[in-house]
Amino acid sequence: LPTMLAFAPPNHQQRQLVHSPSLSPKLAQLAMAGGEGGDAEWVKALLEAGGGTQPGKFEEDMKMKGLLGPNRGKGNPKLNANSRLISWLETEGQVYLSESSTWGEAPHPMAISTETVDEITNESSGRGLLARRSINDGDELLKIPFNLCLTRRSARKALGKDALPDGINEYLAIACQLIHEKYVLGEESFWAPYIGVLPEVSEVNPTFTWPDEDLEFLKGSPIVAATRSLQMKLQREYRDLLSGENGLIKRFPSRFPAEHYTYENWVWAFTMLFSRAIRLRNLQVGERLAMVPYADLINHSAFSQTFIDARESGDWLFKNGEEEVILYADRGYRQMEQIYISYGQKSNAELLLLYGFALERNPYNSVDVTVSISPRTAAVAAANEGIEEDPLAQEKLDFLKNVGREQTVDFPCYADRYPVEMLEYLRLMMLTPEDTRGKPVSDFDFSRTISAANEASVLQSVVTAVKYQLNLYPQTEEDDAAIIKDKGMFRLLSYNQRMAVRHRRNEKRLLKRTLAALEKQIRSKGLDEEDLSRAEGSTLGEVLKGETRKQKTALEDKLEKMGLPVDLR
Ligand SMILES: C[S@@+](CC[C@H](N)C(=O)[O-])C[C@H]1O[C@@H](n2cnc3c(N)ncnc32)[C@H](O)[C@@H]1O
Repeated sequence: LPTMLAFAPPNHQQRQLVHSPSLSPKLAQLAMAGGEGGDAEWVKALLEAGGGTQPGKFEEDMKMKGLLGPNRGKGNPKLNANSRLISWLETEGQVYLSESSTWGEAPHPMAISTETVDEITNESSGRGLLARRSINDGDELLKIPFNLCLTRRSARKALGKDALPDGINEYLAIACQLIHEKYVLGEESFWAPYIGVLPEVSEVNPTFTWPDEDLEFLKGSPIVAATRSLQMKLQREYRDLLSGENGLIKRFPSRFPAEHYTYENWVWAFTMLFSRAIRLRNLQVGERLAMVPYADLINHSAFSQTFIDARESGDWLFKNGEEEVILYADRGYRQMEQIYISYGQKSNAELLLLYGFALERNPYNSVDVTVSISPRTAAVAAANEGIEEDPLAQEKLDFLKNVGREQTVDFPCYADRYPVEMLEYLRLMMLTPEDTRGKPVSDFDFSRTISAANEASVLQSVVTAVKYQLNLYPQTEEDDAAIIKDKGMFRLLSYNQRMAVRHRRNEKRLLKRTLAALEKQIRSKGLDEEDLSRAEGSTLGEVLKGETRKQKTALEDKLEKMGLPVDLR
């Protein structure tokens, strides 16, 4: 049976359907609208034959608008690579990508631009897909057969099931195949036309590939710790799977030649995986990671309603089977407009770490703030002079354990909100016998204010945490703003350094905004009055003797959820 994987606007109704084998009426309508709309367009195009789009007309227009890159198309290697990819998709996958309509096929609605730029920063965003003609909401944008995708299955086929055993982590398997296709087989590879459009590390620049002197520009930002642990993780994975005593290079030297399976090539493969692999959620075979040619040329917009990165739940919807990947338009597009998808609700730190760019306007931006309240148990008090025991400490710890929470936590802090979990955690940790009056801790509803004093200490500890984070950066937000404002000087910095300065400035802006909102809240609730000063102080950032502390940051937690093979540290 033919199978279609669709990624469609993740509205509430459709999201729920991910766990349902049948399509919602809304989605069925959407799927049909794609086909019907397409046919209608096709009929229209046939009727207009001659008067409609002439072959080559769109490319001409793109050239006029400078969208074909520096050489305006002629002899441009990037343009040649695009044409080769298109021919390959057409011959090997029977993908219909022609701009003219034919029997049974609507004209393909998109075209590859070799050079797109960010509208606010003017930084390059590499290749992208543009609307070749006007596109209607729900139109089918592309359809790629599964056999053109790189998956764990294709990797095991290419490199042997003895080398890549059943159940091997998908990232590791596909990384091995990417190196195999690009460096070992090269032009002989079936995937050569696809590999030909994949960028180099220097065109993507995720922070885990940055040299130390560039990372120095991010000093103070939580992204540094996440970058370092990702780097360590990649090194460890490389050693364990490939270069170590029992590694594949030693065990299968002809299939895994040492000169190609280098760490440098491993980093390239992971740069590709992190920045363009798609997680397909398929009820029948479980989650599956795939490199999908052509679909991975679409750039990210936080405002797009269509998801390609299905690492977040609820983005992929299925009919029956697994033959092709289909993308539907989330809205109408004008001719020449760039088509975007959302890679998920990602903060700038996540984007910079994995994709090598950050957004000036990102509604999902957040900064991880560590809120660590020391549980002052009898043992901790005994080991630390001047620290009084909290009579509720043990009960609080037991409660945290019961609800599956860590003792000290990193929370993402957003521009206009902070997580409910953070307030709940702090209300618990700031609880005093005056609040409990002998009642067990488990009797309280921490989603609500416990007492004015408790709430005051909760908000005050968030203020302390945010200030602590702000103080970690060596430069102020004003310093950064001045660097960016001096356009001539700013241009002299490298891409990584420009990204770093913008990133740290945006983090500081967000933290300062949070601080102002918190202080306003404290004042408006009258929580700054003196008689509330009995509220407990916090020991943020301080590790007391006898205390065990979780080392992972919120960002690292998120990375783990991506399905990377082992613990980060
Ligand atoms: C899935 S690929 C998209 C196609 C890519 N532009 C290319 O040339 O192959 C993801 C990469 O595109 C770039 N990119 C995507 N969206 C972007 C955006 N909004 N701003 C800047 N770069 C972006 C980043 O380099 C990212 O790692």
